[in-house]
This record gives sequence, structure tokens and C-alpha cells, in this order.
Amino acid sequence: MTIKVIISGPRGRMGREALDMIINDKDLELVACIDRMNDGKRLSDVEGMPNVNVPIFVEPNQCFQSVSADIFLELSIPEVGFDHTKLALMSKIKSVVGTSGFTSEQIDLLTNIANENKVGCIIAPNFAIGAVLMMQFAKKAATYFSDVEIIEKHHDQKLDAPSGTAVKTAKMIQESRQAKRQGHPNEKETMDGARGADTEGIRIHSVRLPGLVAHQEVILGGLGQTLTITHDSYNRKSFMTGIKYALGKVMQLEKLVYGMENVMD
Ligand SMILES: NC(=O)C1=CN([C@@H]2O[C@H](COP(=O)(O)OP(=O)(O)OC[C@H]3O[C@@H](n4cnc5c(N)ncnc54)[C@H](OP(=O)(O)O)[C@@H]3O)[C@@H](O)[C@H]2O)C=CC1
Ligand SMILES: O=C(O)C1=N[C@H](C(=O)O)C[C@H](O)C1
Repeated sequence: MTIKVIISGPRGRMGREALDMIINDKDLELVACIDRMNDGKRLSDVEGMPNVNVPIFVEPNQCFQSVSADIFLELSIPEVGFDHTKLALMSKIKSVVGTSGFTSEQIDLLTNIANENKVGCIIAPNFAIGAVLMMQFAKKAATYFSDVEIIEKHHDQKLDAPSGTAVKTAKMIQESRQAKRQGHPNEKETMDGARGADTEGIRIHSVRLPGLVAHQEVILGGLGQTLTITHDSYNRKSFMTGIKYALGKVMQLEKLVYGMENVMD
């Protein structure tokens, strides 16, 4: 039996890479796409898309009601990703979400819908195994170093800041340290944003430049020393093993899990 997948955002950088991964995997079967254009066309009719004869829908609900699928894979944009996922879960379709930029309230809402309906869902701020380890190492290190700053660096087409990975890293660190105001108590920004975003005292700095893909440094400071934990994704293939893993794992879930670390054996 193959796992039937609907993908959202097939023309995007992640969507295009994920299409290739799914099409070339004997355990997975692409059954439909959700896009903001090409409604009613077949994927094979769209220039530059793989030669697979599956329908494209602009209306997510129409897709979820008319196509039989096991999993919805969300890889579009923050503005629509939440609604897509909500509709998929309400239609009892298990979901794997890579799209970033959801608020804590949105994640809580999706958690309630998934758990009440007993539908599996994985929200993965980062599918790359190295990034997940980087977040776990940072959490561990923060039990010894209470002063932490995060520098996340991405390509300049990214819509959200800070990145989903940075937000999740800060949340994980907050589980292992007390909230703390960092820096000099009297420090003042003479230019807005100089000290970055502030989440319970942890500072997050977002760099956006052409040439970058997805990178993060967590710098922890102590007496006379610093520890830097770094992860780099040099291309989007780095995320595909994690997507495949999440598609397998979500089949066994009846609730929402936020973070790949919570489904990794
Ligand atoms: N969790 C993880 O490991 C990773 C997560 N991401 C996240 O995944 C998301 C996608 O990233 P990326 O591929 O780089 O972004 P892209 O901008 O390359 O792709 C987004 C795609 O979504 C399309 N889109 C816009 N509106 C809709 C809609 N209503 N329905 C369906 N598709 C729509 C866009 O179309 P158009 O171009 O025509 O506007 C575009 O093709 C981002 O949120 C990013 O942060 C990225 C990498 C790894
Ligand atoms: O937009 C991206 O590219 C990425 N987004 C995710 C995030 O916001 O953390 C994951 C990865 O960093 C790539």
C-alpha cells in the first residue's frame, strides 16, 4: 500500500524538491496539488512540472472533499498555510507542515483541532536532521550557559522573520533555563532593532541575503568563554529525508506534534 499525498505549493522551491522526492519513492504516491494558480489543470500540463497526471486545485476544501488522500503536505506560504492545515485536519486528513511563520495561537488552535479529531499532524520548523540536533544541543547547553543569542541567516526571498527554526530553538531553550534579561541593565538601542527580537530575554537576529539558503548559529556565553552551535543547509535536499520520515511517522499519530525531535527515535 502506498501513502497518498496531497502537496501544497508545488511550484515553490521546497514544493518542487518534494515533488521529485515523492514521485521517486515507491512507498509514496502523489494524488493532488493545491496551488494558487492552474485550477482544474493536471500537473503534467504545467510547464516545468513533472509528468504526473494529478489534478491541481486552488480551493483546498474542494481538493480535500474530492480526492482520497492519507496525508496533506503543506509547503506554501505563512499567509495561507494555517487555513490549509486547519481545513485538512477538519477533513480528517493527517498533515505534515513545513510552512513557517505560524503564531503560537495558530499552533495551539491546530493542536486542539488535531487532538479533538484524533488526526495526526506534525509541524516541523525544520526537517533537516542536523538542524534538529542543533536545537537539541542548544537546549542542553543552555542548562550550563544562561546567556544565549540566536543568529539565523536565510535567502532574501524568505517571507517570515524570525525563522520558524529560531522561534522553536528559543522555545526549547526556554524549557531548560529561567527567563533572563541579558546584556547591561541600562543598555539602550540607539538604532531600532540593534539588539534583535526579544523572547524571554533571548535575542534573535535575522539576516537575509542572496546566496544564503538556511543557516543558524546559537551562541552561548559564560565567564571567559563562548560556545557556538552552528547548522547550515546548503540546498533543499537537506530537508527531504526529514519530510519522508515525517510522512511515515504521522501515519501512526492521532494528535499534533510540534517539532521533529518529538517523533525521532
Ligand atoms: N520546515 C522546513 O524544514 C522548511 C520550511 N520551509 C518553509 O516552507 C515554505 C515554502 O518555502 P519555499 O519553497 O522556499 O517558498 P517559495 O516561495 O519558493 O514557495 C511557496 C510557493 O507557495 C505558492 N503559493 C502561494 N499562495 C499559495 C496558495 N494559496 N496555495 C498554494 N500555494 C501557494 C507560491 O506561489 P507563487 O510563487 O505563485 O506566489 C510558491 O510557489 C516557507 O514557509 C518556508 O519557510 C522552507 C524550507 C525548509
Ligand atoms: O524559508 C526557508 O528557507 C526555511 N524556513 C524554515 C524556517 O523558517 O525555519 C526552515 C529552514 O530554516 C528554511
